[in-house]
Amino acid sequence: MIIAANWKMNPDLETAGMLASRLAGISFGNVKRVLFAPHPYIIPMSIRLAQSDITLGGQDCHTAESGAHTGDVSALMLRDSGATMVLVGHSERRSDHGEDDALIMAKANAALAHNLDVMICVGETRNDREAGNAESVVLAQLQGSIPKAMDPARLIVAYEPVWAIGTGLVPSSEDIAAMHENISSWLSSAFPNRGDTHIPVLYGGSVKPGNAAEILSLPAVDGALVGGASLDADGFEAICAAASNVA
Ligand SMILES: O=C[C@H](O)COP(=O)(O)O
Repeated sequence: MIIAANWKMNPDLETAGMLASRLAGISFGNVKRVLFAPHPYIIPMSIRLAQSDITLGGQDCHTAESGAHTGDVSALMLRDSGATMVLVGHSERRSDHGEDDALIMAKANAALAHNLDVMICVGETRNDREAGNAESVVLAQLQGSIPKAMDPARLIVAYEPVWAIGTGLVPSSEDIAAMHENISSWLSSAFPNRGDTHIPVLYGGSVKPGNAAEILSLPAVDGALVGGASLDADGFEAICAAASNVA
């Protein structure tokens, strides 16, 4: 089980420090926790989390190692700042910044070149689902954004239906399980030589303490990518506890 907190563009630094200290002060043994912090917080959070078992990640990276890219952050910078993972292809990057699958694959390759693990997000829009295209859209995103030659041990996939993010809406358990099984099946075909390496597939989209146990107990769900609820220490701990009970 992996439970990842994506703070997005939140919170203020003082609150971030308090949240990180809470996270660092408790362990869930069989649950791997990840924190995707805003870029300016990577160094202070790496200090706060230094004695903990929490993996620190960036929320995005550029394709280049360095250069004239004002406002961007490279995978090398993230690595040098204490991150060991990066999130790429989040739907908010796809929609806010027009990122497409080819760019996301290039970012994943840049991350791998600097020894960062990569969590790649995929997910359909409401229109895609209503048109019956959810599966084909997600499989096309996997095909387009996951580097063919990547080490599967460095890959995590997060399935996040766009219409479930921050809305309080969640797909039915049957729909989540079906999509996760489709993704797992695609990954098995894409990485036929992965041996015993399991590629985790997380669910994201309005995961809360009240629905975490049900979602996390579904077949082929290996954890959760949590946005809003990760900004509340009690709520995030409750989700981690639910994961611990399932694991
Ligand atoms: O990265 C996290 C997801 O976008 C889910 O966000 P949410 O839990 O606020 O719906």
